[in-house]
Amino acid sequence: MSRVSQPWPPVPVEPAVPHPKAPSPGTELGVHFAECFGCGDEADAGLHLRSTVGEGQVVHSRFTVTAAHQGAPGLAHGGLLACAFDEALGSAVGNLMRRPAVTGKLETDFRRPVPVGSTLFIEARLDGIAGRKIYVSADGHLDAEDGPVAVSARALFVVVGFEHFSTHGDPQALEKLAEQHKKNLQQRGERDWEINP
Ligand SMILES: CCCCC/C=C\C/C=C\C/C=C\C/C=C\CCCC(=O)SCCNC(=O)CCNC(=O)[C@H](O)C(C)(C)COP(=O)(O)OP(=O)(O)OC[C@H]1O[C@@H](n2cnc3c(N)ncnc32)[C@H](O)[C@@H]1OP(=O)(O)O
Repeated sequence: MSRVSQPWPPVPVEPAVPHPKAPSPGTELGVHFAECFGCGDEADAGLHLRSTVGEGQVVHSRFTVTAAHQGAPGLAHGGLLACAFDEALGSAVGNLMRRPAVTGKLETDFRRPVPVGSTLFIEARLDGIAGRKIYVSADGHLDAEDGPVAVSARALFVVVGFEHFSTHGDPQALEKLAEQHKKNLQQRGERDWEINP
């Protein structure tokens, strides 16, 4: 298998312009759903990712690896690292585009081991949009925003209606997500999305 990357995005795209009401650079994004494994504060064994809006089309996330995240002794499990990137990339899509979307495809490159106790500084960016398809990518820097890149990821998110979550998931949990979403917007002094459940 070659390390040479395929062209990205893989199809012609339009620029993914952040929504006019997207949170401004410097905004701490908080938890999007309390039970989310990636960011939720009610997910005890979760990753507890924290994210901040950056300049341009970027979201910065931080994830500290604990002993609960091991695969090999003393090292982060690759699947959990992929989860951290799914969350960071999803946060960029959801918060900057303000459209509900799910991961269609997620590709990860593991370049350096990520030890327990280290913090990954993940910079996720919007790369382009083609209809319902939103292309995003991210680099995870070890222990500092300008640290060596340990993991990179690229993903396709597909925009869905909110009924995706009530049809396929748990309608009560969707209500909880909607409440959390409203609370986050109120705390940041922002108005609600155009798309309602
Ligand atoms: C997730 C919470 C969002 C809630 C929003 C509310 C507030 C949020 C605010 C902020 C959010 C903050 C953080 C979010 C953090 C984390 C997010 C985690 C996200 C996940 O963890 S989410 C779970 C894993 N995810 C799934 O559970 C998806 C299962 N799946 C499906 O539900 C369907 O599969 C679906 C819907 C993807 C598509 O189905 P569909 O029928 O609607 O549409 P269709 O198949 O036509 O695809 C349309 C076009 O995408 C192309 N396409 C699709 N898949 C492709 C692939 N794999 N490779 C290449 N191209 C692909 C097609 O080729 C076509 O392209 P074209 O239009 O050019 O023909």
